[in-house]
Amino acid sequence: MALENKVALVTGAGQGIGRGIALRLARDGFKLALVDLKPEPLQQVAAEIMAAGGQVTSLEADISDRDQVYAAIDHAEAQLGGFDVMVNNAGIAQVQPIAEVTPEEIDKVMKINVQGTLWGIQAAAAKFIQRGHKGKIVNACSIAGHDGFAMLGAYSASKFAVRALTQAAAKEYASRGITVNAYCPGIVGTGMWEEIDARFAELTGAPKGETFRKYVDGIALGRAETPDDVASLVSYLAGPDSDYVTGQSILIDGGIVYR
Ligand SMILES: NC(=O)C1=CN([C@@H]2O[C@H](COP(=O)(O)OP(=O)(O)OC[C@H]3O[C@@H](n4cnc5c(N)ncnc54)[C@H](O)[C@@H]3O)[C@@H](O)[C@H]2O)C=CC1
Ligand SMILES: CC(=O)C(C)=O
Repeated sequence: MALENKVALVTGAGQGIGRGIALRLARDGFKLALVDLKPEPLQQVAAEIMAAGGQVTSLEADISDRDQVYAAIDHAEAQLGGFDVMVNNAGIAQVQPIAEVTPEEIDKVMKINVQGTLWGIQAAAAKFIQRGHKGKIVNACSIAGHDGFAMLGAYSASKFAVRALTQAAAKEYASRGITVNAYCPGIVGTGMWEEIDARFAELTGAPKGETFRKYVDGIALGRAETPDDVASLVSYLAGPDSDYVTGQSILIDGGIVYR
């Protein structure tokens, strides 16, 4: 597949892993559609891509709103002349002991992490089918989609659900030539982990930074993960070398969870 004329949409592209994926796919030759709740960081990422000679459009949208996800894909197609890869990256963390999870909290994490991914799969597949070509869908899972993590119970449940959606969608769309896979990072030094660490400090009294350090100490390869580490796997899943891979939720965690 020549990537120069291919279009990839990345949600949650304003910071962290989504930003890393967007920059990497632009280097790979994709035209990029960037989506996030926050417009300012999106503009910065778009400017970085343009400065490097890439083609990009960006749109403020909430992935938990089905109509906004469909509209974002229409926007990508209209602005960039095609639509080939959907990266359902946006998500939120939630640190709360099982005993204290409220109805509002479980609704929120499921609405964004699970429903948001479902709308992204649905809308992307519908667009590939309408356009009459194959496509690739890549979802954000986690090590927490393979093992349930203490204090991250609702979040873990949401990521197990992403793994289930990835498998089911892969089976349903295979005959259309659409592949559906997921990446499962470990401990990535992003804004999300700053929030997780701060919340652990609040709940347990651990000094700031200690929870992050504790988790990183448990990584076999001896360092925290970076967005670039994750982006290299997404580059593979978005590109032609992964054409015979579908339904997989691939661990990329430096050695934390072994399957
Ligand atoms: N940071 C980590 O250690 C890990 C992260 N992940 C997953 O990777 C994905 C990205 O994580 P990070 O970059 O670390 O997170 P982050 O919190 O640093 O960035 C997430 C981005 O998504 C956007 N976003 C959040 N809710 C949204 C919504 N409803 N609609 C549109 N955009 C929305 C935010 O504005 C933000 O720009 C998430 O799905 C997360 O669960 C998985 C495993 C480990
Ligand atoms: C944020 C996340 O998925 C973990 C396990 O840290």
